[in-house]
Amino acid sequence: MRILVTGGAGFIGSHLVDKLMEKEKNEVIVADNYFTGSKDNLKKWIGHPRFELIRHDISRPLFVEVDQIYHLACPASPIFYKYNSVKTIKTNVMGTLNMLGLAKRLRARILFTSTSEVYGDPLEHPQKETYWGNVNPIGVRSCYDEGKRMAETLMFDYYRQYGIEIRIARIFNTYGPRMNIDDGRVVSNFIAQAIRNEPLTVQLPGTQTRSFCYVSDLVDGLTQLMEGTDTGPINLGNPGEFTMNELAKAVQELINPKVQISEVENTPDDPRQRKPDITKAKEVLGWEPKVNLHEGIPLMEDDFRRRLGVPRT
Ligand SMILES: NC(=O)c1ccc[n+]([C@@H]2O[C@H](COP(=O)([O-])OP(=O)(O)OC[C@H]3O[C@@H](n4cnc5c(N)ncnc54)[C@H](O)[C@@H]3O)[C@@H](O)[C@H]2O)c1
Ligand SMILES: O=C(O)[C@H]1O[C@H](OP(=O)(O)OP(=O)(O)OC[C@H]2O[C@@H](n3ccc(=O)[nH]c3=O)[C@H](O)[C@@H]2O)[C@H](O)[C@@H](O)[C@@H]1O
Repeated sequence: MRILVTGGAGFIGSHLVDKLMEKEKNEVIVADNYFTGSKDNLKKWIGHPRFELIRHDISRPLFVEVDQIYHLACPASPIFYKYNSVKTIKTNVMGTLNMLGLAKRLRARILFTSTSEVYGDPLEHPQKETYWGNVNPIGVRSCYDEGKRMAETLMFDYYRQYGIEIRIARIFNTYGPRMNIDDGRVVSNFIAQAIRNEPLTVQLPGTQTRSFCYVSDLVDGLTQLMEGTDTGPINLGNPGEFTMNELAKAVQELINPKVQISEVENTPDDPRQRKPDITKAKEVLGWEPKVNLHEGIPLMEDDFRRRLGVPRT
């Protein structure tokens, strides 16, 4: 089985590559432009006979011969996806068109990593896959959430029109080792701040909620979805729901009881609550997360301490 992973040098992509490479029968090709990813995340595979790494921007066509495509390429942190919003749209729309064109030529199965952001600022709670969402089409987050919605549309049109085998995962906030230290997402921010003894920046009001999934659970869900028979969309996330105030307190308690918590301004259109309904993932894939937040934070802390050069005292 030859497998293409777009965005494989990123956080989730590199963990997925680790899992795919465990199988002797798999050959893995990664295509990445290194915007938010890094070769360092894949260093243990570089030079391996079953592994190839290509510097490539997926908003341009790619010609390779593969059996399966995991299509992850897209900046995921709000800071990075807003930085060049037009590029984010090109990556989601033209990039997904290119990958679907590739899947069509090869008759390859393609899995797309969509997001809980397709639900926008949800008016239904928790969110089921049947909910159509509450999304601002002209806001600063639209390049990402509307981009992902358009990519889902493209996936389903290629499925209906050309019979392409598609899989769509709607991923909810995932965290773990190898996140960029200055990625800007909340778990990586709080852990880096706690280790550096800088105040944890809770964006107001602090009562907004998220549900955090540990990366090994998520990667299991992605491979099970790819190998299963359901097109999706399927929510993949951990239903444990926390306010940002609660997350800050958990990080304080687990990593640095002396660190301060400060309140800072938020950014526009920040969803007020988010929690996946994972009934479908349980029924269709037999999947549910195993690692809870209090177990996952210390695992991520070890990796951040090593990279920041600050050992536990
Ligand atoms: N981490 C999460 O909580 C989360 C939640 C929902 C959805 N997702 C989705 O999962 C995927 C991976 O997210 P992540 O957290 O690993 O993010 P990440 O930023 O660490 O990884 C994204 C990777 O895509 C690459 N990339 C970006 N634009 C590209 C382009 N035009 N061409 C080629 N490569 C490109 C980046 O260099 C990086 O290696 C993304 O599609 C993201 O939208 C992630
Ligand atoms: O999981 C998802 O579906 C999507 O969610 C995230 O977007 P978001 O939830 O906004 O992620 P964060 O930037 O980590 O923010 C989460 C919450 O933490 C808050 N926050 C963020 C950073 C910080 O320092 N402090 C803080 O309180 C934000 O205001 C927000 O309410 C990811 O960034 C997207 O890649 C992903 O697609």
